[in-house]
Amino acid sequence: MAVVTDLSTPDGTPDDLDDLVLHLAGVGVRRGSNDLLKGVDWRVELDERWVVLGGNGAGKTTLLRLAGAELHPTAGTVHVLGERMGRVDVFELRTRIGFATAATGNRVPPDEKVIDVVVSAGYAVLGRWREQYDQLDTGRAGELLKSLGIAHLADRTFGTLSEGERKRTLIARALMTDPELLLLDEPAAGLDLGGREDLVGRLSELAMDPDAPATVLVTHHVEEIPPGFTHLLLLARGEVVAQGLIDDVLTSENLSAAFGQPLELERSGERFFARRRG
Ligand SMILES: Nc1ncnc2c1ncn2[C@@H]1O[C@H](COP(=O)(O)OP(=O)(O)OP(=O)(O)O)[C@@H](O)[C@H]1O
Repeated sequence: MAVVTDLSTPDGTPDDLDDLVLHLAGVGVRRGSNDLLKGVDWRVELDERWVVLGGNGAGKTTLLRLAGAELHPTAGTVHVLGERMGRVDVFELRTRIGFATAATGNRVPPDEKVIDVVVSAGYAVLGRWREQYDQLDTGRAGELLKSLGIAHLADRTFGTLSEGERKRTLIARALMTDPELLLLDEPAAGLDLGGREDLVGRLSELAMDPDAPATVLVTHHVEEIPPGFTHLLLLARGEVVAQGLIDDVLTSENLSAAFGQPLELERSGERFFARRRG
């Protein structure tokens, strides 16, 4: 018989929140008559690297925005880094989260230098303003650019970068503040095959680094799952289709259920590929 551990105290607060980076219980997000998310239960622990996979409109970005303390649920409870949404200063909380999205990229002035896009993350979130950045900060930003393979672009302006170079700059920026939680929204979208493979490799290195933060990566494609990621949450129409260890959850059946068509999943080493059956 399965043993079910109830982690909730009588007021509904999980008592082991210290070990949890994210805890969602019965979460829904409703806009008008649309359920963007419904009945989502999800726990992310410190050393876990999660992939959130689903088709267009499945609710992935909505889920990521909850995790990033950018959105409040309309039902259920969300704890981020041990803090309950609705009872915490979200501006303070967001300083502990690295969030790389296309939306962040759209807010970067095109004439800003790449190194400054990365360095300024620390100042933006801390609310400090200085004309000269510390050499220490510039050094760290340079190291991050190097680890993402774009050190040579440090002095270029953001507006002159290719899509892939922008994505990497934004990941470096998200890591600049040494976050406790890293959120990546479709980091490989818009990249060519070489760019995708290179990014998957770099995200894989990050995932395998024991000092890297807990990470949640949103994607549409199993091909973009970097080796080293441990868990998978499959979403369809705002509901969780399956979640757990990638090895258990990523199956042809679950994938077919999530995308609403018969799909065949193949595994080659640590990578995955999918195509329509028949
Ligand atoms: N403010 C809103 N009002 C009504 N519907 C909304 C609102 N915001 C988002 N939606 C809808 O909620 C659904 C989930 O959106 P979300 O952006 O989370 O999906 P997604 O899985 O990230 O999709 P994609 O992969 O296409 O980016 C979509 O159908 C979207 O049209």
